[in-house]
Amino acid sequence: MSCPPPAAARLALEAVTWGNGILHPVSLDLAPGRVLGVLGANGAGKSTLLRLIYRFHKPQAGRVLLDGQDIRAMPARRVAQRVAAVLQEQPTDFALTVVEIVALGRAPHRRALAGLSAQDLHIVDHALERLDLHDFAQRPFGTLSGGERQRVMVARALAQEPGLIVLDEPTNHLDIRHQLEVLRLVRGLGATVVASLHDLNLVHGFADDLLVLADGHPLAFGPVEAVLTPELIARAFRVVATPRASAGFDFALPTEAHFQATMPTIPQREKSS
Ligand SMILES: Nc1ncnc2c1ncn2[C@@H]1O[C@H](COP(=O)(O)OP(=O)(O)OP(=O)(O)O)[C@@H](O)[C@H]1O
Repeated sequence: MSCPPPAAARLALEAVTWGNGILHPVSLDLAPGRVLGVLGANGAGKSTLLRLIYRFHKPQAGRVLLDGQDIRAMPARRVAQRVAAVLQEQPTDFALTVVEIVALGRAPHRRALAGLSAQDLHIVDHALERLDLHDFAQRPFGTLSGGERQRVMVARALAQEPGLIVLDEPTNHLDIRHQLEVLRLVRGLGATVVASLHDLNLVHGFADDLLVLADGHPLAFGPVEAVLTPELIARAFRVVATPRASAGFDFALPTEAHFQATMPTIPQREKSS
């Protein structure tokens, strides 16, 4: 039995803002199946934007549209059927086994108090297999390493069969092989993806589009090759980025003279009242 891929969702942000200047208006339209990387320095607003997309935060202004519908007007259960989130915060119920955590991904699709169907069990099993977690299935979640836990959270999102998957730093805790594997797996799901990432050299081959935030402002949105330039990296991260001969960049801190001469200023976030 193979799992049919979920219907990918269309995601649109219409001038969405949050928190009295923490996130300034962001607008974008993501076609079904596109993979968006969200970049920005610490505190730039990436997690805040992601929280708006998975309906945790209510926008101060603007709208988040899922397949053309305002997610705030959709029942929470319907959103949970369509949107999965893999977050930096992980479940604290460390006594649950890996298979029990992954099975939680089926909750939005089950009737209240109904047990897991044969189809649910198959989907959970498939998710464990794709994340190479079969050997861990009966282990309590709390006994896993950080990287193993992260793979469990991705497996839970897979079991949810979402049309949109939102990932907040999904490569956190993962060794380089698992980073590459998880990104390839997520990209291959067929779902629309929004993922915040810190490693600029991982976006090539993973993301189709990039949104770059700086101090709560959207600096750029568009295809990776068009957006990820040394100039943009300097503005967003205040580092010197030197393109490598093959692909990607080397990074260095600017000297004071270089900084004064070339580093553009970005608007400072207005303080919340
Ligand atoms: N609930 C909140 N109340 C007050 N300030 C907040 C709240 N949530 C986020 N912030 C602030 O908003 C800014 C953006 O936070 P956010 O977590 O979105 O950044 P980020 O880009 O995800 O950062 P990082 O890369 O460090 O995870 C930060 O300065 C943060 O302290």
